[in-house]
Amino acid sequence: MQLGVIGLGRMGQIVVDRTLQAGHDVVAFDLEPEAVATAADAGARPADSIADLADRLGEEKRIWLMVPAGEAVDATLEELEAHLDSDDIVVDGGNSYFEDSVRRAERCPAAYLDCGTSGGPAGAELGFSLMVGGPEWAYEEVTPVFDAVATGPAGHEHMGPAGSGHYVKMVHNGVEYALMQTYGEGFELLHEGRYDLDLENVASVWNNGAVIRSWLLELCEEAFREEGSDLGDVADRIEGGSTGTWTVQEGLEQEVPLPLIYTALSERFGSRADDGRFSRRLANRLRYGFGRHEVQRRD
Ligand SMILES: NC(=O)C1=CN([C@@H]2O[C@H](COP(=O)(O)OP(=O)(O)OC[C@H]3O[C@@H](n4cnc5c(N)ncnc54)[C@H](O)[C@@H]3O)[C@@H](O)[C@H]2O)C=CC1
Ligand SMILES: O=C(CO)[C@H](O)[C@H](O)COP(=O)(O)O
Repeated sequence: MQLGVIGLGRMGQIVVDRTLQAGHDVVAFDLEPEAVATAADAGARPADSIADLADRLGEEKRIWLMVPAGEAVDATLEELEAHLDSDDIVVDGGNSYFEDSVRRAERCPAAYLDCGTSGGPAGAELGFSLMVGGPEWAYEEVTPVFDAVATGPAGHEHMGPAGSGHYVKMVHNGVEYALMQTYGEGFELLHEGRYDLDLENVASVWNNGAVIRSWLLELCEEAFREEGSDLGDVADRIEGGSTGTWTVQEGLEQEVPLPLIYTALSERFGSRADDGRFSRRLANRLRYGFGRHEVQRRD
């Protein structure tokens, strides 16, 4: 089959490569000509605009968007709109907010699939895990591409109607935040605790048969191997946060308690204070206020 791919960054290039490797044709476009050239080197047909991509795809267009969530998706859809009809299919494989996907599905002239994509650029060798929402017929139609981009047929599933794919991916990311936080806490205790431990060894032995083995734990092992047990000069600052924020907001709306995910998200926000956490500084000063405990001052 023939697939148009728009957005050829870390994730989009993998969609291109895996689709080509499975024997399909790819037409590729990105705002960055260098990214288009890389896709062309891999065997894709380069397009120099969205209109050109649509022209090259001809009838029954199947188009995969892998651009940053938010405005870039709306801008791309706006440009695509005039070239689409109801036989066409658009897949949004990015981390879009599920309510945006519901809105886009209603407005898009083509069938619209919201596809949560997990695995990250580091998971490219195995293929991704894909959670797809939208019309069943469109999901079936794009299945050969999903087979190629995912780990195989078991690596993608149809979740339900519009929005459900990105909804499931949003929750997946909330779980990801909490798992990262809990591994972080455990390793922090081991690092600060009673024994002088090689944390790469700890992660390695846990990854071999322990209850808590996982891919994230393998990535902890890799991090300790590459940075050292004390994580070298890796900074105390965590970026990202949009998908975790949406998960927590949804928990509040549905009245489902998500204390671990909320805490993990809060830790991220807290890590970004340039001048130290105000709340910790105040607690430090209050201990003097009530207990005459020595105030810890900055150097
Ligand atoms: N990096 C990751 O671990 C994962 C990322 N995602 C999601 O996949 C999407 C893409 O992520 P990445 O590949 O990591 O980002 P990236 O920043 O590496 O690549 C985005 C690409 O889109 C292009 N682009 C931006 N606006 C465009 C437009 N209007 N038209 C055409 N091209 C445009 C950029 O030039 C860039 O090449 C995002 O929604 C992200 O949240 C999903 C799962 C994992
Ligand atoms: O979806 C992903 C992994 O599953 C992306 O890596 C995403 O960027 C992670 O979210 P955040 O940037 O908030 O950490």
